[in-house]
Amino acid sequence: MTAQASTTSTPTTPAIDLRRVSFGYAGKPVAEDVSLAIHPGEVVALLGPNGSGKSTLVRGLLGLNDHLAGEAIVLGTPLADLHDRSRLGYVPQRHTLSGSVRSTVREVIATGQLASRPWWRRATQEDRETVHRAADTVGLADRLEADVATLSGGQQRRVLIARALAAQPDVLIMDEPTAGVDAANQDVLAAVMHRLAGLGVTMLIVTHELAALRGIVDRIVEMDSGHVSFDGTPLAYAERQASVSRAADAGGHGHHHHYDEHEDGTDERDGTGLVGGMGPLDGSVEGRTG
Ligand SMILES: Nc1ncnc2c1ncn2[C@@H]1O[C@H](COP(=O)(O)OP(=O)(O)OP(=O)(O)O)[C@@H](O)[C@H]1O
Repeated sequence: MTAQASTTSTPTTPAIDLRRVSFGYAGKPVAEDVSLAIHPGEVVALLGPNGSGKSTLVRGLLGLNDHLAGEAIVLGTPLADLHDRSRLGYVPQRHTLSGSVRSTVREVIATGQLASRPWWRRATQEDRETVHRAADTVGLADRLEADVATLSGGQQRRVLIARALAAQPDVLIMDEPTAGVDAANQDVLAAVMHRLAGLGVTMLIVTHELAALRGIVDRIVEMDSGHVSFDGTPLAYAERQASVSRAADAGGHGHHHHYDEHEDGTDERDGTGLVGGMGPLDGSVEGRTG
């Protein structure tokens, strides 16, 4: 296991528990009145239009902006009292590794352990094994000595995921992990996330590309204008999107459906890519480079 369930949380204790929370900047709320509980092992996709407050919400959980209202309990501890930030793994938005500093994949992944290790303690054999396991989980175990500047954008994203995993976080927060990555590399990243989900890693994934995460996500939370506008299963979300599109269709063209409807009432134009598919991308990411 690269990441593990918290030893201090029981299954009934949410990993993240927000009650009417507002986060924002300079005293001004951006994500407002958010109530949300994420349980250990859950994989939650956070959706919403640009500027709806998704990044503000996840950055708030990391203590990177102002907590303005409500109660935020993270890993059983009020946010303000959570001193061991390494328990939350973070893969930032649209971030690749700069080529200005030469570092190997191994070195970059190992920096993920710095926050959780006292400065005077050198890396142990166990730390090195954790780095290796993190690299293996993202399919880069054979590239540990490569200069990160020589890797593709998709591979660099995987290095950043491995860096977060190297701290053995209880929760992994990813901000648009598949954005700006070509389709083949999206598949590889989705396979990595599928593998992490199989390991029981709790994940909160900000994304605009839900179809890429089909079969991985347990739950969808949608934000609109700083507020939570949907919270439910992928199926319920797809059904809602389908009924929205049916209503639009009926409004625009009378009562005729212009596309096939399945017996269960779902249709193929739900726009989410979630209906009618099994989880993709089982198995190994080895041999699929990007
Ligand atoms: N550092 C900041 N200081 C002040 N305001 C900010 C800051 N970052 C974001 N905002 C404001 O918060 C609003 C919501 O931004 P946020 O990044 O949370 O949205 P988002 O849903 O993540 O959007 P996107 O999909 O584009 O990443 C923005 O309209 C912006 O005005």
